Amino acid sequence: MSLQSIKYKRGSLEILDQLLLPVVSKYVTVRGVEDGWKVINKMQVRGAPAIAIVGCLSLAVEIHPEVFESKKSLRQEIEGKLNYLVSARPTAVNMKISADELITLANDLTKDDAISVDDMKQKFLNATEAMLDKDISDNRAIGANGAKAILQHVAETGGAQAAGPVRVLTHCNTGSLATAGYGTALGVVRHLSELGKLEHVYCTETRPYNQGARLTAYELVHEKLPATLVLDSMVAALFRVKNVAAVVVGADRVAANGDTANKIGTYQIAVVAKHHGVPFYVAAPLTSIDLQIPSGDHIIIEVRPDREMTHVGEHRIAAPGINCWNPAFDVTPATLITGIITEHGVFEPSKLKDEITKLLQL
Ligand SMILES: CSC[C@@H](O)[C@@H](O)C(=O)COP(=O)(O)O
Repeated sequence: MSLQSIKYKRGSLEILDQLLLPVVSKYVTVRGVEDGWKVINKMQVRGAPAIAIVGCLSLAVEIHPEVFESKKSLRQEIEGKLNYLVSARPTAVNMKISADELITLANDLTKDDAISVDDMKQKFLNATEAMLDKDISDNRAIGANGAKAILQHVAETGGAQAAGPVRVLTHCNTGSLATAGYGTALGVVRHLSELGKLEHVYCTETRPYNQGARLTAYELVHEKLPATLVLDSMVAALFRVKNVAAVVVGADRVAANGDTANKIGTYQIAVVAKHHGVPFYVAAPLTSIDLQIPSGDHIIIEVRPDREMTHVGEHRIAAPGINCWNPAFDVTPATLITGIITEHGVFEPSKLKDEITKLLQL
């Protein structure tokens, strides 16, 4: 059984409070959009897909008991509240893409005279709830596509692990806690293990919020996968001595040219991977791909409070008075990325836009 970050049934939503993990496992009730915005902003729930799902479901639980006089008033509530939820965290695009899709649905239903206000509400709730199952099935497809690509790459390049099993490195947390279940980059790791092809996974601590040490390590121990925690500053040394076959990370936003925003530290891992000839994969569902922006230069990088750097829990570790710079994400240039693993296949960054455009037209 994997960890469940989101518990939902119609009218009720709870999230596992990720600020308390791994010491305390406690669910927090999300009663509506205001709670949804706060748990996302405070990072009680985090990870690009989970942010979008919790945001949209927080609107679903708010709307569920309400009675609307007209389709117009329901549409206005949907649009206003979804746009508000987008503002909770700026870098991950999943919430924005989901909001745009649901607003388009609400507009279409408003125009359709055959649909009553109650039908419109039901259809909106159904569409929102469908995100949970879709995210898990997308992640399983990402896991299978990514495992295949990594094994093919090592077979073709004939390294020491040519026939597998392989050693891989991942950064941040992209598992069940960051999604509706199974995970993206961690889904690839899980699938390698299901195939009997995972020799070892290394996870980085992921300073300053420590998603790797607190959350990924928690998931890996829970799943009994062969895993070792390393500090962010150990990656170059790790590549030198541990014969890592591939890096696989998640994404918060992939631009049309393949430049990828992900957790701070991802970029330097990609640079070091290039130096050591280690292939670097980004695992992301289509809901993390933003074809509206041509390159990573257009991605807004969230800057978080200094306290996340100066303190560990309640304990201050930095000298009082020192200035801090705490960007939560960085952008890895497409040129450092071997492949972008999606639920529809693995794409070279330079072909991403054309391939996704083709898929969306089908
Ligand atoms: C499947 S999660 C992908 C990304 O969202 C993940 O790698 C990441 O950067 C999470 O950042 P966070 O600040 O914890 O929300």
